[in-house]
Amino acid sequence: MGVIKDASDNILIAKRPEHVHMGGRWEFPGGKVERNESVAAALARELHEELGIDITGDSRITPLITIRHQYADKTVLLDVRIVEQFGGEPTGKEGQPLRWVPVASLQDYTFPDANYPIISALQLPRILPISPAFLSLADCDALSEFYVQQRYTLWHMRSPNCEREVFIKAINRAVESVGVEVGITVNASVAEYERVNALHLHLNSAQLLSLKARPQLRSGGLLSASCHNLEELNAAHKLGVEYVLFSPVNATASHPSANAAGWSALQAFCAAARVPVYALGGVGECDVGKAIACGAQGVAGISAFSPLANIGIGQGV
Ligand SMILES: Nc1nc2c([nH]c(=O)n2[C@H]2C[C@H](O)[C@@H](COP(=O)(O)OP(=O)(O)OP(=O)(O)O)O2)c(=O)[nH]1
Ligand SMILES: [Mg+2]
Repeated sequence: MGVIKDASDNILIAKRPEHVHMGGRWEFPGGKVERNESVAAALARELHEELGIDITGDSRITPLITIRHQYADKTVLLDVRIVEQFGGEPTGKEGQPLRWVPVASLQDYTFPDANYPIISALQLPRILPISPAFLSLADCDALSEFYVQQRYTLWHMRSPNCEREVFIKAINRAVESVGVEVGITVNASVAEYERVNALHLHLNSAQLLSLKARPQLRSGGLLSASCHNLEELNAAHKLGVEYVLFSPVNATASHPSANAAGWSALQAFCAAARVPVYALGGVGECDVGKAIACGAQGVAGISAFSPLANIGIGQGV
């Protein structure tokens, strides 16, 4: 399937005919891969047949996510690619209604159930910074300022050793100064989440395994979790998280005792995941392409995206 983007980042959606599987719902254009056909060739053929457009430049077909989904009557494997360069003006060659929609409005349309992780993936960035452990309000302020300056759109604020009242105050100050629409995620207990203004909550693997049901988040809140193996991924699926972090891909200075899982383990983890996955542990911006090639959404990291040298904050724990 193709997520077709125009120059303003609007996305093309099409309405499926009433009589087919998932009829009447909106979809990303595409169709089945034929025998002896590559995914890229199938996508090019489907977009030509359904929309009358031709993909130009192979390098502009970027993998977004692969999802295996079980409907009551069939199982589908959706291999989603982003298409940004094409020739021709899309038209509904099969009479299907088309619409160009901004990413933020996709949630207003009804898609087949398998598509919801695709919408999460489109709304999530390729780079996800995690804060080093801060111990004071001033350090937290400096970090927020840095992330805003770098134009990150989503980041995690994590400081397990910070005095908890200071942590809560620091998060509330950060949300107030950067605005709630910028995605500050707190790595905190559910009770702490209830006392801060951040929308999003991240669970470490111990919290993930101990929670029986998805905590209630504020409207628009994303739930994420740290996973190190398939058992934790399974728990994350059950809680209905929007995305997960898989670690450690490589050895890191902040977690030297943990055994690196490696890139092939990341690939196997992504194949099993039904939500976007970030590679974490000894990875940086230069690894985004490698992570995407393994099926991940992108990379997450503490030291690779931190102003440590500038503000003298200690290494994350
Ligand atoms: N094209 C497309 N199919 C989707 C989406 N989400 C989703 O669950 N599917 C499911 C519905 C179908 O059971 C299955 C295959 O797609 P399809 O319906 O377009 O295939 P098709 O039978 O029309 O065959 P084709 O002529 O397009 O090759 O994938 C989506 O966003 N786009
Ligand atoms: Mg089709």
